[in-house]
Amino acid sequence: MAAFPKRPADVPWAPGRLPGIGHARQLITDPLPFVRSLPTYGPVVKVGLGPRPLYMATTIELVRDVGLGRAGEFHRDNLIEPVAPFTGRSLVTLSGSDHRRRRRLIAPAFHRNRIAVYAESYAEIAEQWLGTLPVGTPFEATPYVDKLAIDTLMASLIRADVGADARSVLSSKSPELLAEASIRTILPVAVAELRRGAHRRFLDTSDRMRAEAKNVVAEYRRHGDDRGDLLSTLVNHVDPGTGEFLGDEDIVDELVGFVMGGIESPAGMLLAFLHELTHSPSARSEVIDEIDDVVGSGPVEAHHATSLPATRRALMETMRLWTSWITLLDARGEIRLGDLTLGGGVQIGMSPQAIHHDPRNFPRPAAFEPHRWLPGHESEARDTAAIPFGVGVRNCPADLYSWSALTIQAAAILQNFVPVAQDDGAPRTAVGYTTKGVGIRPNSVRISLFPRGARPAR
Ligand code: HEM
Repeated sequence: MAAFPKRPADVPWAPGRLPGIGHARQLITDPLPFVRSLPTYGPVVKVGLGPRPLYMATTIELVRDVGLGRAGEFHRDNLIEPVAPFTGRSLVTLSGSDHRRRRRLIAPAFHRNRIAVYAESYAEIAEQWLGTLPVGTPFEATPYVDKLAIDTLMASLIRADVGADARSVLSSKSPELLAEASIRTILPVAVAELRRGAHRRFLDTSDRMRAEAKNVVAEYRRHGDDRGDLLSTLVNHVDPGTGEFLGDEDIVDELVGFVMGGIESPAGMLLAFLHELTHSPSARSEVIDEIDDVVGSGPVEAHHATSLPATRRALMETMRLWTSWITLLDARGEIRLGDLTLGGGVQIGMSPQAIHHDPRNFPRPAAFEPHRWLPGHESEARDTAAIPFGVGVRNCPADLYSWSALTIQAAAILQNFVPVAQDDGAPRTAVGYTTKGVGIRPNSVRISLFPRGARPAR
């Protein structure tokens, strides 16, 4: 490991930078090998984001210092231009006291008690979804899992009947907006906008999505009752301490932000889980045995979300391997990364992929080993280095929500079927990946489902 740099000039550049565009080629076309290699160059490494240096913190200690605000103050103003056309000023782009206030106001929507209510719908939706899956024949799981993720989010976000059009515009446009937003983040916006067709489509789609979100919020305001969903909480909550509440525009911003954050990540994670489990028969058997013991032949219910530890270990190991690839922040004033002081205005980056694939945190980092999360196996998994939901003030507000949904979905699938990989015996590491904004997912998950009781030999 290189010595800790003391001055900005001592911080090494990652190799492969090109004039003007920096590391845009690696970041846009194949970021995983690139970001995972960064810790080998030092605890802080410069990456070219266009012509500007991005200081990547590559150790978990520095990542925690940044996330928890110990390294200095950070903001997200530079993300406003790339993403504001669709998310407006939502949590993702707010900073400082505005961000803290907004987090406080949306927190009740993700309270444990509310999640228990949403969890009932996860189980129902998973049950209906199982009935749509092809059985006993090879199929590509991606479109089915995407549909499940959309239905699950929409059922907990907007329960009222707001019309199929509004639902479809809100839920179906997020992949293309996310893809364009990440290009606008990596390339200078002026350069990204030279791609005129893509730019125009981005603005039109953003406008359409926001217009639908506005109608839905107006409908909820008119009725004002609690529909037991996320949106009702946003509309009705008044902070008991300050009397503050969210205005209509704030709610539109957060609604669109939840659609952006709440479909792609859970879908990618469930797909990755199916991919990993179908390539690890021992982990698959362990999960199936646990589901048989705990759930038995009765329906999967909301309370199972917290009573399936082996299923959760397999999900945790999936999240370790398939976590997001980058997070970007901007420094406000001076910041300190270990012995290094950086002046105001620099950009700081962190890669959960790099942290989760660093052998100092997780031995044999490329292997899928759910047992590393067993109590007593601390040398195999540093708990503090597991950051699939981020770390600190900007961590995911929906972490419990997502654990609950994924555990219930996993239980519903494996209670009914044995999923088997149908990729001609390719090793699990051979699957490619696609980036979706800051998230990633397997390129293809081709499986067959065999009804339980008719287990194939493998
Ligand atoms: C497996 C599922 C999920 C994963 C792995 C995940 C991961 C993350 C991560 C890593 C961040 C922090 C990004 C950063 O540091 O900037 C984040 C933020 C966020 N996530 Fe999630 N997420 C998931 C599901 C969801 C869902 C279901 C929702 C909404 C219903 C959601 C809404 C958000 C929001 C609004 C933020 C921004 C928080 C802020 O900036 O204060 N996420 N998520």
